[in-house]
Amino acid sequence: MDKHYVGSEIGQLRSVMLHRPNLSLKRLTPSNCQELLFDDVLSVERAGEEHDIFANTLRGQGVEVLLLTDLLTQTLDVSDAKAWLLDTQISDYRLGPAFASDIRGWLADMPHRELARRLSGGLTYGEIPTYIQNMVVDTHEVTDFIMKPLPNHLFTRDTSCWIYNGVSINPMAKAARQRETNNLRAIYRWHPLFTDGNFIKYYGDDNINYDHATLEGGDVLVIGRGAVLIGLSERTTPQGVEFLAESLFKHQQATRVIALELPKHRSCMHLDTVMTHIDIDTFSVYPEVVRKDAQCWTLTPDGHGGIKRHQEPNLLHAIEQALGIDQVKLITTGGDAFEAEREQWNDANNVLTVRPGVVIGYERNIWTNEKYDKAGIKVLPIPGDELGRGRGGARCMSCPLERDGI
Ligand SMILES: NC(=[NH2+])NCCC[C@H](N)C(=O)O
Repeated sequence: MDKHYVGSEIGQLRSVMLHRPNLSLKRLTPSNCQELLFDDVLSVERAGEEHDIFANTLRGQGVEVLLLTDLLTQTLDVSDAKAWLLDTQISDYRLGPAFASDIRGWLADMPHRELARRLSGGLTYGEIPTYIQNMVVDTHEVTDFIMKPLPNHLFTRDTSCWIYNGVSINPMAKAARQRETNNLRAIYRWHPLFTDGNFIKYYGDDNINYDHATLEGGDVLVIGRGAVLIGLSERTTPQGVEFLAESLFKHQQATRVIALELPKHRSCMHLDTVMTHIDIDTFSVYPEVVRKDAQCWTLTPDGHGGIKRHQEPNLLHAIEQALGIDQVKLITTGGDAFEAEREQWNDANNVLTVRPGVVIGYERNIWTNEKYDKAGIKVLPIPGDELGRGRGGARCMSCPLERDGI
């Protein structure tokens, strides 16, 4: 990775961060998977193989693949980072000071790769050494979690997202994902790849309670030419968008933010589950959700550090204006109404563009893939029967760190 810059959604992709999940998926059971935002339990082996195919497909396109567990392991080699992560993830107020301090002491002696695995995979009461004794231990079952697993680290797109020359380290909406942000904060602060400080941290890196001002990267499309399209979804609030837009304008990284209102339900929890950018003038959309009459605003700097808001008659018009193109082309989810609904649910629209007109998507979405093909969009297919049960596709399983503009 040469520089920290994501200039668009579709320009040549150069470097991405992925997470190959393992321990966290072993902890997913029918009784906890809903709370952990998965619709089912997965075959862990097979999910890993599918993920390897995804990573190798990217490498085959000349994209550098960095794995979250590697980055976290290397971050733990920095003693300040390790101390901060242990304090943050194993807090006194969560476990009580005596027990928390014993657990931190035990974890601190682990090899860093093993500790990194735990920071995403979680820790149960049954896994700690018997010399650690406490009332907290006595009152828990061996299968209870001291640190809950973070299986949604798989969706690296959401926890942090790069926009032009900076990153937003996102305050997550759902309790099951909030601790992911700490792992990313540590990486961006201490990992040698990022210590040059040659990038902006727009939002989310302060020790405060962000309350309702949440934001997730699946809602953020860096459509290029100084514009950013953001979904107001189940996860990303107008409050979160206001903070991000203010910061983007202050750092002169964007000249406009288009905000689009989405229905608040799980099948379209993020904008990228219903809309992605796949070529300069072409978007993939699920038309039931991305309706031409959806409420939409353009935000621009008001010249005094604030934001000017303009209600748009129409999303497509707003995009055409922002990109300076005549007409946006839409490729809609394939098949009849039943097939389209099923394929949207399995992330047919959630494809990852590698360069203009070339995308990675699940092979199972045959109807939509056929439409991409007919429209001249090349699909690099990957299997996703297991990975897809977490409700995410290639776009949200990747966090671009370096990508060309358009
Ligand atoms: N950008 C996305 N589409 N992310 C999908 C995230 C899925 C994940 N299980 C969640 O509920 O958070």
